[in-house]
Amino acid sequence: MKTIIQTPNAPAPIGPYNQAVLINDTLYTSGQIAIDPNTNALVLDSIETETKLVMKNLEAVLAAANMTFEHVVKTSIFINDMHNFSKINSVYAQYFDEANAPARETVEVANLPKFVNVEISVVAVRF
Ligand SMILES: C=C(N)C(=O)O
Repeated sequence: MKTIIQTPNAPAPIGPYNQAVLINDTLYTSGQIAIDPNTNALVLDSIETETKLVMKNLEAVLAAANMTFEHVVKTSIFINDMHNFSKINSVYAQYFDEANAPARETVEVANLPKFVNVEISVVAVRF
């Protein structure tokens, strides 16, 4: 069964996609960027603040599918500057138990939507 996940607690899509798609017990989220869902404003104060808001937005999308970070099995991180890698890792690590951390890739890209510095998507499985 396919369910489109939508929540006002995460930013509305800024293009032709949904916040997440649930196929049976597997959730595929779109990449989240640091848009505050309450104001629709970008929050790019520091890479740490930006990453926290991205994770908060992902948490809201997961919650809309009755999931938490414990259900996440894979993440994809896109960043525009690999020099931010350790700062992003420090924030990211707060959301996962290290022994059970999801699989992941981190890729430096030339640019990201709205010229943000980090975008993260996840795959989560209900088990
Ligand atoms: C922000 C996005 N996920 C996008 O533009 O695809």
